[in-house]
Formats: sequence, structure tokens, C-alpha cells
Amino acid sequence: MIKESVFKSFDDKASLENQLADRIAKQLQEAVDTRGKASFIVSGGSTPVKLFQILSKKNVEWSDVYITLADERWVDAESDDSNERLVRTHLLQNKAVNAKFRGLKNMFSSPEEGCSMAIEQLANFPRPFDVVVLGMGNDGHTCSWFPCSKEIDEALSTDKLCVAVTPGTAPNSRLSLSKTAILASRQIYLHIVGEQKLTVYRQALENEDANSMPIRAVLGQHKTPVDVYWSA
Ligand SMILES: O=C(O)[C@H](O)[C@@H](O)[C@H](O)[C@H](O)COP(=O)(O)O
Repeated sequence: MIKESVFKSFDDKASLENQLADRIAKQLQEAVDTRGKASFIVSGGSTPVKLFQILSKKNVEWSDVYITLADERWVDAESDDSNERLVRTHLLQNKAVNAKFRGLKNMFSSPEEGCSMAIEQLANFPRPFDVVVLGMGNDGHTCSWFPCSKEIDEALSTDKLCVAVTPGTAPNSRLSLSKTAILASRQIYLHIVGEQKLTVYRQALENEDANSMPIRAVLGQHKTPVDVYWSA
């Protein structure tokens, strides 16, 4: 049985999103006040959209906040599948419009070819990352660490910042931050919504086999604080 991370449940999505946004904004501003700049890693998918919109209105010195993605589908940044598009549309707005965003997608035709440039683009990001927000799929993936992918071992073991992944159960090849990169952070939030994901989360706590449920690589470690925010 994995030692459970901090688990906070909320009566509704709005309560979760407002409280998580307040906490993230406070931590980012504290990082700026302390170290002059902050780094913020966000996930794509549908769950974080409203969180991004609330965060975009928070009083943070966003021009000193460096933002990138936990993973990116290797599609044009204008594509509906692009996580960069999601972040530009919902987070890099309002007060956060001047945040220093660096996407992972570049002009190379594949994530394998684009990996080195993506790593170079993140060279000046404050490390360890100050805040990381992860989502989770119903197969227990997070970032683009898909259990079905042939690259899952590399994603969970490489010392490189990024890894190219081609999942069998989701569209698009992807570039993902690695486990090493994600765990080199001061605070991780796992943001999950709905009964099905609560069941998946509880299943993930049952043992430590991260290859079959990669979220376990985050939940099963005790180096980096992980707070799980869940609402029905
Ligand atoms: O690129 C992605 O798809 C995300 O980074 C991915 O890891 C996401 O967090 C989960 O798939 C959950 O997605 P939902 O929030 O849409 O359920």
C-alpha cells in the first residue's frame, strides 16, 4: 500500500478550482518574491480549463513566471488538439497575458527530432519547478506516460528532461516531460474530477507498479509533495 498523498475532496468543481487557483497563485508569487522568478508546469486535457481561467485573473507578477507544458501532442499549435492552444486560450489571458510561456512543439516533424530543441528552450526555466499541475487518464497515465506505449520505461527512468511518446490508446505522438523532470519540483498537484477518476486514484494506491499505472510514479514517491485535489 502506497503512503497516501495529501487528499483534498471538494463538494463541487468550482470550490476545488477556486481554492487550487488561490494556492497556486500564492506559491508562484512567493517564488517570485524569494527567487525573482517562478516556474509553472501545466497539463492539457479538459480538466484544467476553468482552473486556467481563474488563475489568469490572479494578482501574480506573471511576467516573472515561466510556464511550460507537462506534455504536448505533436500537432500544429493552432490545432484543436494542441495543449499550447489550450494554454494560450485559457491561461495566457487577462493578468497572465505576459507570463513567459514556452511551448514544447517546434518545427521538427516528430517529437523524437524535436526533443533536443524543446530541452534547449527550457534551459532558463527555474529548476526545481515551483508548481506542477498534473491530470490523470482513466488508464492511470499522467503527462504522456501512457502504460500502453513502448516508451513508458524510458519516460519513467531517463535523466533527460523530455521524452517522445507514441501512445496506442490516444491520438498523436507526443513530447512529455520525464518522471525525473516532473519530480524535480517543489509542489505537485494532481487535479482530478469525477467518480471514475476517484476509483482509478484508489486503484493506483493499491501497489507500486508504475508501468501499469504511471501515476504511481508520482503517488508512490516521497521526495516531492503531492496534493491530490478531487471533486465529484
Ligand atoms: O495531453 C494530455 O492529454 C494531458 O496532459 C493528459 O495527461 C491529461 O492530463 C489526461 O489525459 C487527463 O485528461 P482530461 O483532463 O481531459 O481527463
